[in-house]
Amino acid sequence: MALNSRCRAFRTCKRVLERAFSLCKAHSIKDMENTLQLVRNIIPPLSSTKHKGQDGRIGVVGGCQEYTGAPYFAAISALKVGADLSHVFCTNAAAPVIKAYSPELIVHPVLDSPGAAHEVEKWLPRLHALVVGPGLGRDDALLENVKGILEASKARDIPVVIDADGLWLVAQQPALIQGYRKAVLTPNHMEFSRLYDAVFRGPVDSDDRHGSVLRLSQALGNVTVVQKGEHDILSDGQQVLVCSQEGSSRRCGGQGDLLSGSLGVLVHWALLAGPEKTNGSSPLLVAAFGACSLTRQCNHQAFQKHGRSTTTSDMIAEVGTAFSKLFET
Ligand SMILES: NC(=O)C1=CN([C@@H]2O[C@H](COP(=O)(O)OP(=O)(O)OC[C@H]3O[C@@H](n4cnc5c(N)ncnc54)[C@H](O)[C@@H]3O)[C@@H](O)[C@H]2O)[C@@H](O)CC1
Ligand SMILES: Nc1ncnc2c1ncn2[C@@H]1O[C@H](COP(=O)(O)OP(=O)(O)OP(=O)(O)O)[C@@H](O)[C@H]1O
Ligand SMILES: [Mg+2]
Repeated sequence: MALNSRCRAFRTCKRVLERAFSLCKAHSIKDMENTLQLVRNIIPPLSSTKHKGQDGRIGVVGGCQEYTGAPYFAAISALKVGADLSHVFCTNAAAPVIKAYSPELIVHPVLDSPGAAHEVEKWLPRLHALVVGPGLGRDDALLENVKGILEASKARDIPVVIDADGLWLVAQQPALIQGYRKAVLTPNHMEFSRLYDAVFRGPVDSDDRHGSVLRLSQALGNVTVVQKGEHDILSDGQQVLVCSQEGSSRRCGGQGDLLSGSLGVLVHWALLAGPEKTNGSSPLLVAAFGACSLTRQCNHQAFQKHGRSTTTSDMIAEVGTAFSKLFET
């Protein structure tokens, strides 16, 4: 082929690719906007007739000697998103530290006591959702207690968001959440690989993230799975959603805790609203999309102000404005 016609062919090919890319982008932006509208539908209106607690009483199970930041980030995020009360169930050593971070949290130093599951169970009738795992650690005795808490939550039909070391526990014993439709798993890259390997006894196909998330959700009996990453991929075993809300390149620790804490509240709101408000989509999937968009938007806004020095506390300071921008416009 002569050089000129090769250049022409190259330009044509480039135009076709660019057009395909921009169509694909336009399509995904439209999908994102449609799903954001569903999130808006599940948000309960602020009203002077409601009593304290009606907009959400959330429990976070996590916090040990090493990790006190993670449960704090999750629990304070739940409050900032709009829950009325936020509890933390943590070990004895972690409790005074978490209390000192914030007078707004209710902190129970029960997780390493012999009757831990029973102590938490007493509170379950008063909670709308649990977030299990941020800063939990991997101590066997603690994980055994958390197993009891998960069993008790399932028996009461309480929705559970499982993150961080809660996912470590689920990777050891997938039967714990198998088929529990009110569970949402929020794995990061490593946690997803671990779960996938535990369930399928083989590595993830990194070229097929959508398929991997869909298959994992199906294999676990349609629990909702949120794989966090450059794009968040979400599935309930039937639908796959992608959240590409603009964030930033800053990857400080704690962003996932903001996501799981926010999701605790959104899950409660979504289940209260029901599938008629989510246009037939799973309420939990819509809630998860809301939490992903919000976390990424907080990250974006914080990064505009703080750049490389952005930390999760800066992101939490953005929750109010990010929420308004995404869901109250
Ligand atoms: N301030 C705190 O108290 C914090 C405590 N955290 C807690 O720390 C504990 C361990 O959590 P981890 O998230 O470290 O869990 P893991 O022990 O599973 O470690 C994940 C590892 O994978 C690496 N990783 C992450 N994304 C990756 C990618 N895309 N490709 C390759 N490697 C990747 C990370 O650098 C990390 O070392 C949990 O209890 C968690 O909640 C974290 O939530 C961060 C904040
Ligand atoms: N490469 C990326 N680009 C943009 N956003 C990302 C990227 N990776 C993760 N995120 C976003 O960061 C948030 C937290 O995801 P991440 O994978 O950091 O969780 P994590 O490792 O569990 O965090 P944590 O430190 O709290 O445990 C999610 O909202 C996700 O969408
Ligand atoms: Mg995490």
